[in-house]
Amino acid sequence: MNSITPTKHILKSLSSLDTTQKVSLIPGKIHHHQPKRTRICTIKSIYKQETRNFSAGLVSNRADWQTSCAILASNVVSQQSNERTDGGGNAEIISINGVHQTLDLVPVQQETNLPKPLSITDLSPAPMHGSQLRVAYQGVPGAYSEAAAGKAYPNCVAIPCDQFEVAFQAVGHWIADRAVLPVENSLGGSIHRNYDLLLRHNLHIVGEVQLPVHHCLLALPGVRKEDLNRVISHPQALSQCESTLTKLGLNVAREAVDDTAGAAEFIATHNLRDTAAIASSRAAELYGLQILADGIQDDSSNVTRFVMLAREPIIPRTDRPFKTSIVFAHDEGMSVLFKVLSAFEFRNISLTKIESRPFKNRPIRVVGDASTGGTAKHFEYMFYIDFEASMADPRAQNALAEVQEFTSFLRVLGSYPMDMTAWSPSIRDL
Ligand SMILES: O=C(O)C(=O)C[C@]1(C(=O)O)C=C[C@@H](O)C=C1
Repeated sequence: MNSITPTKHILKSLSSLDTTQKVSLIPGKIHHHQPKRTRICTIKSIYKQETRNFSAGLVSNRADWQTSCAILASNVVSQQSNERTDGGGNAEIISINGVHQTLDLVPVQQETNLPKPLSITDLSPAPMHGSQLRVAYQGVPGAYSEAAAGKAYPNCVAIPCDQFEVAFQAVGHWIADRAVLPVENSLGGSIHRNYDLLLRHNLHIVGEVQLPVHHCLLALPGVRKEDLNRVISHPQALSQCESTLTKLGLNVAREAVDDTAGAAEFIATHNLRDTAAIASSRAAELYGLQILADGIQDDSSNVTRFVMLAREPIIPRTDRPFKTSIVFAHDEGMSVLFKVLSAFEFRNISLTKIESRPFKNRPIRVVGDASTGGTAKHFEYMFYIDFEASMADPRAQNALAEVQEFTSFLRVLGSYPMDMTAWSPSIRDL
């Protein structure tokens, strides 16, 4: 068995590796988290452990995570071989890209057909390894989610999905590299379905993007407002335009459909002259509809926040503003939520969002005693919190270490750069 020293030089493509191969980790070569004694393990197990540590917020510095990436990416093939010259007939030889090594790993020689080593910037939210990133979104072309995917990953290939769940699965099954999904809107509030799915799937939040949403009322060419007896759209879009529709005298039926652009498409394909859609101006163009009214959202500051999801987390940094999203279930005890919030307040960490969802497998907790005055039924929740700090920041690590004491379940959904792009509510963005 040869040893490998994970170094940044060996960061290479993550795709073509055999994770069942064994390697040995040498103590103390790179950082203090190296084992005390030389440890022999599979690449898969190192990676799993490191990713678990990272997700749980237990990795204290990014070198830990880099180490696992380095090991994974080095395309190390460890083989039983007799070719070893030091006499060890059954010794394992490590070969890198087919070249056998008997010493510690060394940087791969540059040859024209060898892939370029990954650098830290490649591990940022939009790694582009020569090919276009495939980004799943819910809806059809012309949906706001498609625009959000384009804002998050310019030049990506946007993949429409008919449901949020499908977008999650597309990434999980390697059909897409990322998913971009809405989590909250400044007028309509949280998109609960995606909070529940974040918990159910094992994807990581690797970024966020905020999209000003500028709604239009669309109908077939020649149709007038007076001809309408129905307005269809995504439920969020309907709720974002409710007062304006009333002001426009459109006291007609509202019908919810899967997405805004899908509503426009439906009107066009079924030639519906009594129905209007709330959707983007791009949807009007794509499906040949006219714009009956422009900017019909009830408030010009109508912004939807989307999260970018990936199979792997990104390396948290401290050189730019980061946000971290967690979910937890509290343990038995008094004032647990207060104690959790205090852990952040004590360290001057601002919370940007708190959301509660029913705890699916344990929705109710019965307290008290029927024989002494009866019992009360408390609802149990999963709490989602976003806070303004990176997991690379010791304040965040310490806060989570404290939070862990009061929680029966804690998961870091992601630590990612904040969307700091300027936007103007008055400018039409779509
Ligand atoms: O239907 C769309 O176009 C979407 O992208 C979905 C969605 C949402 O789920 O909130 C996204 C942004 C707008 O807030 C309205 C609808």
